[in-house]
Amino acid sequence: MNPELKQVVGAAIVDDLRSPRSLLAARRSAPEQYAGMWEFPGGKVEPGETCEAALHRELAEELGVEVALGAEITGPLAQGWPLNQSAAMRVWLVQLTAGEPQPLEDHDELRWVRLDSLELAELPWIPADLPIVSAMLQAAGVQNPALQLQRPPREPS
Ligand SMILES: Nc1nc2c([nH]c(=O)n2[C@H]2C[C@H](O)[C@@H](COP(=O)(O)OP(=O)(O)OP(=O)(O)O)O2)c(=O)[nH]1
Repeated sequence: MNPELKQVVGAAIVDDLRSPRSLLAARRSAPEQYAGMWEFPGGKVEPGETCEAALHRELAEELGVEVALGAEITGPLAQGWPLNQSAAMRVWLVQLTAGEPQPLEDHDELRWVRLDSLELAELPWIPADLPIVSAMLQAAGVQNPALQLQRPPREPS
């Protein structure tokens, strides 16, 4: 684990862990750099806290919900998915167990989007989240051709 990297945790909240069809995407309201972009709800792990505990805490604070964690969507790092120079995020598939999600903190809109929809592909995601969205679809066994089209073409080898 790289102590230089801040640990962030995020939730891919789906309608049904056994057969996911929709995802709850969240639009950030701050900071300015990310405002208006869509993301996985979550946040930074606090000192002495496990990643799983941090995810439960963040979802209670930000959305007012209780959840059950499913499988982790593993990234290329022990700390999950690289976000920027100084942070990486571990992401879990998550299902709601209590509460109706509300944008209580950090977000100004929450939206259920179908995994196979053009809408999911066209949301202005935080760019670092796009590979996570792809991996989440793979984990759910869902194809979204529109999302593949959005990725930049590979350099010719
Ligand atoms: N929660 C979340 N953060 C993301 C995602 N993608 C991404 O690049 N980030 C970045 C934005 C922030 O720089 C950092 C997470 O910080 P945060 O602001 O959500 O953390 P927090 O709720 O603990 O807030 P604070 O302590 O800074 O007030 O990770 C994502 O999908 N979800």
